[in-house]
Amino acid sequence: MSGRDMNVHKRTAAREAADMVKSGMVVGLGTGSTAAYMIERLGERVAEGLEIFGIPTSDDSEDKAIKAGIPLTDFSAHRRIDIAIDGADEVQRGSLNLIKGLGGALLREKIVAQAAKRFVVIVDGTKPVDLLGERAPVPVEVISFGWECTAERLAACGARGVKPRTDRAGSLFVTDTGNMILDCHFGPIENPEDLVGKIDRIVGVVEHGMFLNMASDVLVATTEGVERWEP
Ligand SMILES: O=C[C@H](O)[C@H](O)[C@H](O)COP(=O)(O)O
Repeated sequence: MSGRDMNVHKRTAAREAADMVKSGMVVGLGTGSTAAYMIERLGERVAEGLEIFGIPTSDDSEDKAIKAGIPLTDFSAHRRIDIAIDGADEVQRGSLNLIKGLGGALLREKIVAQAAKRFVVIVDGTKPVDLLGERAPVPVEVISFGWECTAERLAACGARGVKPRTDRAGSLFVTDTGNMILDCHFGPIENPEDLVGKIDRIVGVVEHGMFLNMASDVLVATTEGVERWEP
């Protein structure tokens, strides 16, 4: 599939999800190229009279939402989110478990998804997989102190490679919350619940990019149209 087609599909899924939003809702605004199309569409709808508040999952999405004219709020004013809409790096067919965080926003994304009554995931047809880890590494956000030890513990969970993420300049990538990301290459993951249990026990891990049993709807856009998957 060409990059252009992929972007058309991302945009189609994103706009369909944005059209699920109703006036009065608090909306979790995801991060990444697919979520950017959703923010753009919500901005258009706000200009047409839709009354919502958004809670962004990254500094980047906050900038995009402000530019799009979406009024923002935060958890000090709203503990619950009516609907969160976000992209994903992999979606497991059947379970709708996800890998997220290749853009580095997984921590805030997971907090927002957890607070949401409905968590809608928007992807193009390149994202579904039979097993998580088939293509994407599992991004793990860790505190920088002692990260080398944390990386060894992650490798002991079965990762074939654990690589500190770097930015374009080759410096260590720093998340919006000031942490590092270790990209853990597990290959196909047969038992994600078991792996999550092991990763969660490692001191130094802040959060990981496996989102298990969190999605309420997944919109998959392909040349055939948009399929809606539910768990
Ligand atoms: O940290 C980034 C997020 O989890 C993104 O939602 C994810 O990487 C998908 O991004 P994109 O829509 O650009 O493929």
